[in-house]
Order: sequence, then C-alpha cells, then structure tokens
Amino acid sequence: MASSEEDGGGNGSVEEKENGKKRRLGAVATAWLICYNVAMTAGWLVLGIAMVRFYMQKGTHKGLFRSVQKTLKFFQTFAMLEVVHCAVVHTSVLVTGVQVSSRIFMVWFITHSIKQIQNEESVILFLVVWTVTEITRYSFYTFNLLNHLPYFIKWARYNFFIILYPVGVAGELLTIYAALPYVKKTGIFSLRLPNKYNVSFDYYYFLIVIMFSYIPLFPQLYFHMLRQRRKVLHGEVIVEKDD
Ligand SMILES: CCCCCCCCCCCCC[C@@H](O)CC(=O)SCCNC(=O)CCNC(=O)[C@H](O)C(C)(C)COP(=O)(O)OP(=O)(O)OC[C@H]1O[C@@H](n2cnc3c(N)ncnc32)[C@H](O)[C@@H]1OP(=O)(O)O
Repeated sequence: MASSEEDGGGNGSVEEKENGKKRRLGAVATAWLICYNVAMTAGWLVLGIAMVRFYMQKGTHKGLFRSVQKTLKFFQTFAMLEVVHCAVVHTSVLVTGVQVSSRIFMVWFITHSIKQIQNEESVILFLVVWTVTEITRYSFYTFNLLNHLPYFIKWARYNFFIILYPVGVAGELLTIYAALPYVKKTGIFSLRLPNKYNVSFDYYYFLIVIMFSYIPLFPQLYFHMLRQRRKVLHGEVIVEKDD
C-alpha cells in the first residue's frame, strides 16, 4: 500500500504494490478496512485510557486485568478477522495467523482461564505493550487508507516494534511460566487416562511446548516486520513469497 507521500491519491481507494504491479483495493474493501481500523484504534484507545484511569485511581495493577478484560477480549478476538483481510491487503497469512493465534491463546487460554495469574506484573507488561502497539498499528492503517499518513505514525509503526516486540514476548512467556504451577495442580484442559476416548492430554506439557515454540516462530514475525520496515521507511522493493 502506498503511503500518502508516494501515492498522493485522494480517491479514497488504495493502491497496493505487488511484484512491481499496482493493484487497487476496491472501494468496498477500502471502506470496510477504514471502518475496521477506526473501530480497532478506538477500542485499543479506550482500553489504554481505562488502564491509565484504573492505575491513577487505585495506585496498583492488582485488579486491572479484571477491570479491562471485556474490552480486551472483544477487540483482541475481533482481530481474528485479519486472517481474512490477508486476501485483500495481501500480507502474509502465516505471519498474521501466528500473531493472532498467539494473542487469542494468551487472552482466552491463559489469562482468562487461569485467574490466579491475572494480577501478575507480566500480564500488565504485555497488556501495555499490546495497547501501545495496536493503537499505533491501526491508526497507521487508517491514515494510510485515507492517504493522509503523518510521518510520525509511519515512523512509530515501523520502529516501536523493535523494542516492544521482544518486551511483549517476555511478558507473554513470563505469564505462561507463572501459570504452570496452577495448571499442574488443577489439571485444567487436561485429559487423564483411562477415559472413554482412550486419549491423554496434559496441558502443563503443552504449555511448555508452546513456550519453546516461540524460539522458531517469534523470529519469523520479527524479521517480517524488519522487512516491512525496510520496504516502507527505506523504499526497498521486497517481493514477499505468498505464504
Ligand atoms: C494454539 C496456540 C498458539 C500459540 C502460538 C505461539 C506463537 C509464538 C510466537 C508468536 C509471538 C507473538 C508475540 C506477540 O504477541 C507479542 C506482541 O505483539 S508485543 C507488541 C509488539 N508487536 C508488534 O509490533 C506486532 C504487531 N502485529 C503486527 O504488526 C501484525 O499482526 C503482523 C502480522 C505481525 C505484521 O503486520 P503486516 O504483515 O500486516 O505488516 P504491515 O503492517 O506492514 O502491513 C502489510 C501490508 O498490509 C496492509 N495492511 C495490513 N493490515 C491492514 C489493515 N487492517 N488495513 C489496511 N491495510 C492493512 C499494510 O498497509 C501493508 O501494506 P503495504 O505492504 O502495501 O505497505
């Protein structure tokens, strides 16, 4: 997608580069994406303001997740649509799928399901990092689609992640690690033998596998963002193989 400096278009539709050819998003797709991105920007802004207000009123992070969880769950779950958007915005389905699934997993299968860890500092760490990131990202998409992209937002979109991505990953991994003792004790989401399915599943070891999966998966996302950064900030022509 060309930013306002390159595209200069004002017709509201958006041009996309694909292997040197220009591809135009239809007016309907553009209109939908603008509505989607505005809603997501607003949702994450509401979440961010709610977190700041909670901390200023209470002076502690204890209870913060519980106070913002409805907004978080709605907007993070709504982001699953982005896998569908890949057909339109022509970005990597694999990268988007891994990113979205990790967030859904953290929200629903860790922090929602294991209430004992909701007040961990690591939860606040990834919540704050996610919120800053998503406000930046969705406002970037919105202004880009409107062909009036302030340079600061483009700069923030493709520089903040350099620090925020590893910090967010640390918050997620620390939260999963904090959940392990409770998972072992309660046997949540696990299936012991004997049972009518004759299948056993141990969520405790599954979480350990998930933690190790960050080692090969996270670098793929990080290098994808570095490639996007070179393309958008330094005009490198990168032909992404279709994932
Ligand atoms: C079952 C258990 C599963 C457990 C899985 C465990 C996996 C473990 C590894 C994963 C770790 C993830 C950790 C993560 O959650 C931590 C954090 O997020 S911390 C916060 C920092 N994070 C970030 O900065 C990343 C934020 N996320 C993203 O940026 C995206 O989700 C990502 C897919 C990673 C990259 O986005 P994208 O590929 O879209 O790159 P661009 O933004 O440059 O966009 C590419 C082009 O598409 C256009 N686009 C994309 N979306 C839209 C949209 N909604 N509206 C309009 N246009 C859109 C964009 O403009 C670009 O166009 P062009 O290339 O032409 O410029």
